[in-house]
Amino acid sequence: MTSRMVTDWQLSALQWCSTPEPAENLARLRALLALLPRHPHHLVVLPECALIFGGPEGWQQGFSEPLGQGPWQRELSALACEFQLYLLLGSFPTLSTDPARFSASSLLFAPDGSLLADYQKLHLFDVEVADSTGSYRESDSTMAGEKVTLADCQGLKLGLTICYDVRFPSLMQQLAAQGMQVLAVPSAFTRVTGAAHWHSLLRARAIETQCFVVAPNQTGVHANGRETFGHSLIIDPYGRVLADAGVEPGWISSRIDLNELTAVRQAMPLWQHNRFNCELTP
Ligand SMILES: O=C(O)CNC(=O)[C@H](CS)NC(=O)CCC(=O)C(=O)O
Repeated sequence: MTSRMVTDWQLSALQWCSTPEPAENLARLRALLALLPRHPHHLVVLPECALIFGGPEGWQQGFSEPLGQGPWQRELSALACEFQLYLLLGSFPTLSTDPARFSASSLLFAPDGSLLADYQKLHLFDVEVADSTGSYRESDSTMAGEKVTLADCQGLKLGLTICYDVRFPSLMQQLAAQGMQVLAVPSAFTRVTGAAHWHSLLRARAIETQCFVVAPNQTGVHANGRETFGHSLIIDPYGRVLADAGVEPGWISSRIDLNELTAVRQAMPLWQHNRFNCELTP
């Protein structure tokens, strides 16, 4: 029912340089949450691998939990309750059907602490980059997901993707076809590819789908020498950058009005004009 839909939301993205030790990252997370503006309808998004990043090869595997169970997921659920917000844990290793590899799961906790949605990263970063790491082979440790996932936070339709997924616009087009309003892209984008592509990719996805985009990124030099780009972003459905976190650890936050989606889409009805749609939004 349109009249009862919540349209006034606060969107936040947190950014820091995650370490291989979950307890350290949890402490940082708690400290940042305490600084955020308060809002009754607040969605907070954390970077990819926010709780465990930059360990030796295979480090994350040892922390894998069954989906919806385990001590680290309980900690996140408790924080969502304590701060009364929707908390999207960019990604966390969960058990997969392959005992040697985990799923990179994005986990959405509701203010009542329940696990509202989960998404397993579809596109894995097996890529050569001209940086000190050089060769990234995510599929050695991670099993790719199979499902496109749109979550519902009290009527706000949230598209779940992770990092490298941002390079595959067909995924966002599918999410848009399902009614997406806000696209989440929790990331650990490298410094080199970030400098070349990060802002352009995210603004393009916002402009094409006419959605808000919230994209928290890791920042700095991590324990294993990996360098990430920072510049967490919040973007509006016309492609304007509402907030850019720069490279320091911290947070960005924007109050958004979902009615803006209607205005942008009415003025420029891309969905109706598109000659390549296979299905129409209900
Ligand atoms: O492996 C881990 O520990 C956590 N996962 C990541 O850091 C992932 C896979 S290596 N990073 C990316 O997808 C970066 C994508 C990117 O930088 C680009 O698309 O340019």
